Amino acid sequence: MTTIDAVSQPVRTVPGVSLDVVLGPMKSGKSLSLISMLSPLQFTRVRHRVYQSERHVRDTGVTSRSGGALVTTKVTSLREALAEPLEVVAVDEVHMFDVDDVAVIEQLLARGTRVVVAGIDLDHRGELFATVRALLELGPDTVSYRRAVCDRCRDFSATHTQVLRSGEPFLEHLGGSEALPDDGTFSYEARCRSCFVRPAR
Ligand SMILES: Nc1ncnc2c1ncn2[C@@H]1O[C@H](COP(=O)(O)OP(=O)(O)O)[C@@H](O)[C@H]1O
Ligand SMILES: Cc1cn([C@H]2C[C@H](O)[C@@H](COP(=O)(O)O)O2)c(=O)[nH]c1=O
Repeated sequence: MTTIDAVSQPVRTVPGVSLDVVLGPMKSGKSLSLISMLSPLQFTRVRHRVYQSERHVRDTGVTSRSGGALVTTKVTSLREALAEPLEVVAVDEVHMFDVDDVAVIEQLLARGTRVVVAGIDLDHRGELFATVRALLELGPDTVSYRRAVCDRCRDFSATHTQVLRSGEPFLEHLGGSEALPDDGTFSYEARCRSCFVRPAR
């Protein structure tokens, strides 16, 4: 059995192919999950690497607001992961990668690499990121949907991330996996379905 409880179980190193996906809005504990799953590997001989997109400028590694960190390799494309014989590959902020990078994940799975992926599923307009759609089309072994506390009504049911510019919902249409910087240009609130402001249809 190669599946894992994506919240609390470390990645197992038993033989087998599997893809585990952790999705949810900002502040929902995706980084916390990755850290709890991947951190034990540094004490093993398992060849592993955690990748983040160069588009992610907030920090240099996976860091959780609750504490904890993972060393990451920043890349423009996941193709680099094919260059070495890794047994476990983790991808953080997958929504910042391109749809083509999902084909790399497929190749890794085909060679027997264990892959764990985390990222936001729904963008600032409440739409599924194309990269996440392609990832789900691979048929992951597990998908863990995490929830945050809604920063408006305080219900523990936030599914969305409201992006605010000068305090107002930012709803402009952006291209593909264009990343929004977390450098103070925008502020981010976890919101439940009722409190999330969508673009007019
Ligand atoms: N609105 C919120 N909802 C839930 N947790 C929050 C919220 N704001 C801050 N936190 C803190 O953030 C932690 C999760 O942060 P993090 O692992 O960085 O999440 P993510 O990677 O999904 O953005 C929680 O354990 C909690 O301590
Ligand atoms: C909603 C949304 C967010 N982003 C960016 C902003 C942050 O840098 C990351 C998410 O960080 P997390 O706390 O680790 O979840 O994603 C984005 O690029 N596009 C969006 O729509």
